[in-house]
Amino acid sequence: MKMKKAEIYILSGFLGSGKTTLLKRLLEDEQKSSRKVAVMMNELGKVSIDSNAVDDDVSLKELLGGCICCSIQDKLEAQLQGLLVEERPDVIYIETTGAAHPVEVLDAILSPLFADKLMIKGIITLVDGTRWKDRKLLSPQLQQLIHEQVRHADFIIINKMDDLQEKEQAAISFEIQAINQTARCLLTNYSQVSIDQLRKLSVSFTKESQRIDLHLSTFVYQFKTAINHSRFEEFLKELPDTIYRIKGYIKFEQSAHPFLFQFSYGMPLYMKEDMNLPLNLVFIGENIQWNEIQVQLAGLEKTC
Ligand SMILES: Nc1nc2c(ncn2[C@@H]2O[C@H](COP(=O)(O)OP(=O)(O)OP(=O)(O)O)[C@@H](O)[C@H]2O)c(=O)[nH]1
Repeated sequence: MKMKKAEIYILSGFLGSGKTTLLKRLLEDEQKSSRKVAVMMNELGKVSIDSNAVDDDVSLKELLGGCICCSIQDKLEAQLQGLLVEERPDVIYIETTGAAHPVEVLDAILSPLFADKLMIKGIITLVDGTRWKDRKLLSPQLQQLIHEQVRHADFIIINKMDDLQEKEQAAISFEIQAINQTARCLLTNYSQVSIDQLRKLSVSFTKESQRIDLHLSTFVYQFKTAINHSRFEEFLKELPDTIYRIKGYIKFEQSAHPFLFQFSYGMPLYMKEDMNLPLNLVFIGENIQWNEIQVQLAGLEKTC
């Protein structure tokens, strides 16, 4: 039986920006729906929320720990797979730590083993208004991080407006929209956003993706056959440099074994794999026309 795809929302934003506040709101909203909801926080994994556990703050807090992007990916992969198979949630909310970079988060949750069972709906970035106003006080690395969190978002919540004057609010909103012109941007207090507003986000997200996937997006291709290694290398060389990551299983005509393939910022890496796994290749990129990539990959499967 074909598994339905679980929706995934990634909650990003610097430390203290209001992610947990948002998560609680969303879980309250979800409680009114009949969807099966799961939450993942950091590398410590999963908690499946049944409707009457939503108010149980403790079960959420207990999971706070290290950072998804710095943690052991295998563990996260196993937990996410377990969650998908055992719990079969309709929707998964992933709260990242404030120190997580959006590309690394996508990378950590996307495994070629189950990427085709997930539907990544988007990255929701929370910005603490005052923190943004005073960001020059942060180290250059942290300034860069919050900039990247804004740049890669599909939906931006500028939070803690109650701490700011109207003039300051307008200035922040202007600055943020200059960095990311396509994300929906909302000024609010205490992360007041409804699940319906986020759902609207996903509709526009999907529409766009028919032409070109704005922001960060993911794509999965499944090879049916072994391919020619040198033609694959040629394909890699021609890729746009906004394809940040590729990983998956691949088989070459010349070799008896499949390979685990990793590609990070232009560097390919092949590792021999003993098992025959589905030949899924997972891509993460920014502003990519995936249909063009798909045509090129299909071309690699043709012998000529
Ligand atoms: N004044 C004010 N405080 C807020 C607002 N939204 C959230 N807070 C408070 O800010 C603090 C941090 O909020 P959280 O939701 O825990 O933020 P977080 O992003 O999950 O924080 P980390 O888990 O540390 O990354 C809490 O004490 C919230 O009650 C707001 O709009 N205005």
